[in-house]
Amino acid sequence: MAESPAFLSAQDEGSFAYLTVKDRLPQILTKAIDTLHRHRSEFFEKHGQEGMEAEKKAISLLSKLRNEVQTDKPIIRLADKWVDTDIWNQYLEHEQSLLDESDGEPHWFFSPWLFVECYMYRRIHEAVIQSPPIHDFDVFKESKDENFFESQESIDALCMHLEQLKPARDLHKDQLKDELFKLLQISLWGNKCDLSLSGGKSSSQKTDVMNSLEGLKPFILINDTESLWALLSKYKKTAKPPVVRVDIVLDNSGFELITDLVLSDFLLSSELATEIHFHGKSIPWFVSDVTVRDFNWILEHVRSSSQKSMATCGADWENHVKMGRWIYHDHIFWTLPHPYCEMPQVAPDLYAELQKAHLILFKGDLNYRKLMSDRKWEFTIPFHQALCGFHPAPLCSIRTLKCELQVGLQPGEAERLMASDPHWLTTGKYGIFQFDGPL
Ligand SMILES: O=P(O)(O)OC[C@H]1O[C@](O)(CO)[C@@H](O)[C@@H]1O
Ligand SMILES: [Mn+2]
Repeated sequence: MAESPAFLSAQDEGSFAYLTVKDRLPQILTKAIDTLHRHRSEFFEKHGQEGMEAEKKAISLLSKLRNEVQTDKPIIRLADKWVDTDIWNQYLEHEQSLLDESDGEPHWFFSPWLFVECYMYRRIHEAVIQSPPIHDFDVFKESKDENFFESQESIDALCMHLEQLKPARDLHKDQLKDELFKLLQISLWGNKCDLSLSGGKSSSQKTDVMNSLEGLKPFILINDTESLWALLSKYKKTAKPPVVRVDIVLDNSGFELITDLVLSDFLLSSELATEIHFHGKSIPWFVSDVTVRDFNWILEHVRSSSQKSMATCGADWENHVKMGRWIYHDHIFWTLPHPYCEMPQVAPDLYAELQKAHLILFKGDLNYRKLMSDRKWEFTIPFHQALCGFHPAPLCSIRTLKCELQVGLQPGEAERLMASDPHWLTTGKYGIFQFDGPL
């Protein structure tokens, strides 16, 4: 078999990986430091002098980290004692063992981009947990919540639309399919709203996404939604098996999470699925990713909204959770640096859990990078091949393009896109639904 291509890396000067490590990561750290600083008085009110000392400590650890990134220092071992510390340090040793040149140490601008970028978020977590009593402070919480508040109008419009469709089980087949496709597209474009690409700056949804869908269609480069429909409608028609389980590997909180919840509610209400399993992150991650705290916070805020449709949706959603139709999971694997093809070895329990799904939706760019092992695949290589054997169940990536990685295109397509828009891979303007079906 042909050898797999190299990993994306900041070694490639001028690449998106390079610009991320050079500019975006330090920016994100600066913003985190600033956030801690602005919460100084809150820490004092809660914890007195100890809170102030903790804030100073966390800031100094993050400043040190920023300096390590900016001066391309070696990647050092984690010093904390968290559930995944040993796995991280083993991974680091493995990276070291692959090097035979320079000082034999992984470096920020030299090692695989996926590894160093994940490592930075893990080091942010280390800085915070090593600073009690503020050890459970989420430096990104504020910006995630802002994204939700700034998107209120769009969220309300989406909830209103969803409420009008219910109960969706009685919809005519064509309308059901049409509405499913609309909500899938909304969930796709919701992925534009991540806060890592914008360096933590506001990236909310202010325009009316529902009325923009037609105009956005030309920007969907790969559209396998017919395959999703074929899969789910077959189960609905035969009413077999009695449980149809869809898993969603979540990406960002705020507006994107709302689009995923609206889709999930529709899947239940239309009886295309009977159970939705959500997978979130155990620690603050890539600025805007969903943690259990964000998930519960959003549900609570939608339920207590003064807008009628939102409040009704919120009550339904909390009921789905209470009745066990919506199940939230987290697993440390999602915040490790491993590509997903290594999941069976590294997290066999999670792989076994995913095997119970009839369909898995992977939201967002980082999930795509991990599905594809963050390697420099040719644009035309088949999706199935680049998954390198990862196939717990039929799966679909739903992501807007924000890194120099895309597979499964037609010959000549990448070149045409490049000619019309040199930044087509990294701005989130284009999207895909890329499906790997039953084996
Ligand atoms: O929230 P998403 O869609 O995973 O995107 C995260 C961002 O982080 C990166 O993975 C790296 O910074 C980008 O490729 C992308 O812009
Ligand atoms: Mn994200």
